[in-house]
Amino acid sequence: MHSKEQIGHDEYQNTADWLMSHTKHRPLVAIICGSGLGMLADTLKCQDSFDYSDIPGFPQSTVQGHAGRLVFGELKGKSCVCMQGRFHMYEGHSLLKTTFPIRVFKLMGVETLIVTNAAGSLADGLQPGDIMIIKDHINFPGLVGLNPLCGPNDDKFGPRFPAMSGCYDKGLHILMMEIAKQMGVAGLVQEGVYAMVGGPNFETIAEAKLLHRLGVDAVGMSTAPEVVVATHCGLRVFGLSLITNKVVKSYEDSESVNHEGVLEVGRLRSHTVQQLVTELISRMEINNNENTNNAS
Ligand SMILES: O=P(O)(O)O[C@@H]1C[C@H](O)[C@@H](CO)O1
Ligand SMILES: Nc1nc2[nH]cnc2c(=O)[nH]1
Repeated sequence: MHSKEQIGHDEYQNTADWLMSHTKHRPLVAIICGSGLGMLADTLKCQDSFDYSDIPGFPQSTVQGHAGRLVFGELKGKSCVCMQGRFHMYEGHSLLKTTFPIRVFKLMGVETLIVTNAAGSLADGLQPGDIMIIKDHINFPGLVGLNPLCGPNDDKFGPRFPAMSGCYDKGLHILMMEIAKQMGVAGLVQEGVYAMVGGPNFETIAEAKLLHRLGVDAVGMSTAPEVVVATHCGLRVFGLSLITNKVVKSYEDSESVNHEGVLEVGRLRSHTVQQLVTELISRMEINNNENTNNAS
């Protein structure tokens, strides 16, 4: 049962201490790369990188397109840490394990989390290759109690009942819209609601119709638990979905989605996503003078 597992504060702290003693970087921004988007880390300068298998307490990545490496480095002079590979509930990790790195980042002094993912579109206006700024999410596992915050609350990280109404930062959303315009890719960038389902199977047609009727713009199998934990501990969050496929909503449609296709669209659009994220980090205000945190 997910809710019975507990991870003590000292376990997060041990991992944070190990990382801080193995790199001189003190990142203020963390980036999670979605399926096929691992090359976001390639732009980091002066890299220190660690295989997840070498980091005490870290889970292991098991999904193709998720390298399983934590990369520290500088982007336009700003210190960042990038997860080349995330953890999904469907891999068999508990939700606390899938979100383990977020609290470690908090303890290391990270202030802003950028999440990216690959997602299927339900909205008629979102085509494969489009990029969706996540304005909000529906956490389907969370709605039925599969939530990393279930179990005893660790008050050092945040309150028992955190609000989620403003979990995606509006300022970064507006900034990204401006950047997309200035880069001449505004036509590719839209905003919408992301829904997390458990996976690992893709949707049936009836499920796709249901999600569409509920107002979901894009569906995937990650992100929401990370954002919940990040918001709980006070991180500022920005999220992007790369639309890799249309979710099949009609019994007449003979198309079907597969993971290779998802990765392929990731490869095709990774450069644009990389440029957008780099520019966002370059232009976002961060507290460079004070690398303190109040979660220790
Ligand atoms: O890690 P993300 O959410 O980008 O991965 C998506 C959802 C599944 O893990 C996989 C399906 O192709 O891509
Ligand atoms: N659930 C789900 N996840 C995805 N990730 C990428 N495409 C999809 C999709 O169509 N459905």
